[in-house]
Amino acid sequence: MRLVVVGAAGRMGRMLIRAIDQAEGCRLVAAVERPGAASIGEDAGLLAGLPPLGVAMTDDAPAAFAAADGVLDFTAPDATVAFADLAAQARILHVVGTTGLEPAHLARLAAAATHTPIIRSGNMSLGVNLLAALVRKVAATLGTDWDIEIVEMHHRMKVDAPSGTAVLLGEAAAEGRAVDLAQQRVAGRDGITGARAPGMIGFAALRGGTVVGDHKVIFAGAGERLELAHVAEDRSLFAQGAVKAALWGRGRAPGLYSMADVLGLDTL
Ligand SMILES: NC(=O)C1=CN([C@@H]2O[C@H](COP(=O)(O)OP(=O)(O)OC[C@H]3O[C@@H](n4cnc5c(N)ncnc54)[C@H](OP(=O)(O)O)[C@@H]3O)[C@@H](O)[C@H]2O)C=CC1
Ligand SMILES: O=C(O)C1=N[C@H](C(=O)O)C[C@H](O)C1
Repeated sequence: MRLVVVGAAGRMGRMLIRAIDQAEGCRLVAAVERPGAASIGEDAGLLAGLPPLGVAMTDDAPAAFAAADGVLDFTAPDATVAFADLAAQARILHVVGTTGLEPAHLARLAAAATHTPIIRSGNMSLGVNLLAALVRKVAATLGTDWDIEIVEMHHRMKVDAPSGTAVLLGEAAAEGRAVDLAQQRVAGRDGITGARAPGMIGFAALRGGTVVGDHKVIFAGAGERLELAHVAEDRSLFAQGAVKAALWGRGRAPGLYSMADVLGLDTL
C-alpha cells in the first residue's frame, strides 16, 4: 500500500515514517509539510532518524495524493479538513489522528467521507479503545448518582484541551448513559462554580514536561470510587495503530470509520 504522511516533520509525522518503514505491506511514497517549511527537500528517512529512504519532503500535497493509496494525517484541524478535500478528490483513504476538531471540521470530514473512506480516532492505541468500551459499559451500568470525571495529562507542547482521547472517553460515557455529551460536558472549573450538577461529565486537563498521554476516568459514587486508567509510554504505539488502520481500510467503501471498527471492538 502506497502511503503519504502529512505533517511529516512533526512529532507524530516522524513516528509514522518509522512505523511505515517497519510494517509489512506498505511503503512511504511521499512526506508532506507546509509550503516554506525548513524540512522541504530533506530526505524523509533521515528526518525520522532512519537511513535515507529516497523520499524528499515536499509541499505538493495534490501530486503526492495522486500517486498514493492512503494518507496518514496527524496535523492540525484546519490542515486536516483541507487534506480531507484533497483525499476525497484523489479517492484515497484518509487516516485522521488530528485532535481539537470542532463541529464544523467534523462536518467537512463527513462530507469528504461520502467520496472516500476516512478512519478517525482521537487515539489509535488498542488500550484506549478497549478502555472506551469498558467506560461505555460501566456508565450504562451505574446510575447518574455516580459522577463521571475525566482527567488527562500531556506534554507541555500540546495545543488542544481536553485531549482527543478525553473527548473519546467522554463520548463513550455519554453513549453508555444515552445522553448527548455536548449537553452534559463541563470543563475548566475555576472560582465559585457552585455544587456539581447531577449527570454532568467533567474534564480536567494537565500540561507539563514530556508526558506522552495519561487518561483516567473516575466514577465517583457515595462512599466509593471506581477508576479506570490508561498510560501511553511511547507515541510509536499511535503510529503503529494508524498504519494498522490504513491496511484495514484499503478497499473499504466510502464512509466514516473508527479505531473500534478497525480493532473489532464495536460489539463489546
Ligand atoms: N489520534 C492519536 O492517536 C494521536 C493524535 N495526536 C494528534 O496529532 C496532532 C499532531 O500532534 P504532534 O505530532 O504532536 O504535533 P506537531 O506540531 O509536532 O506536528 C504537526 C505537524 O503538522 C504540520 N502541519 C500543520 N499544518 C500543516 C499543513 N497545512 N500542511 C502540512 N503540514 C502541516 C506542522 O507543521 P508546523 O510546525 O509548521 O505547523 C507539524 O510539522 C495533534 O492534533 C495531536 O493531538 C497525537 C498523538 C496521537
Ligand atoms: O497531542 C498528543 O501528544 C496526543 N494527542 C492525542 C489526544 O489528544 O488525545 C492522543 C495522545 O494522548 C497524545
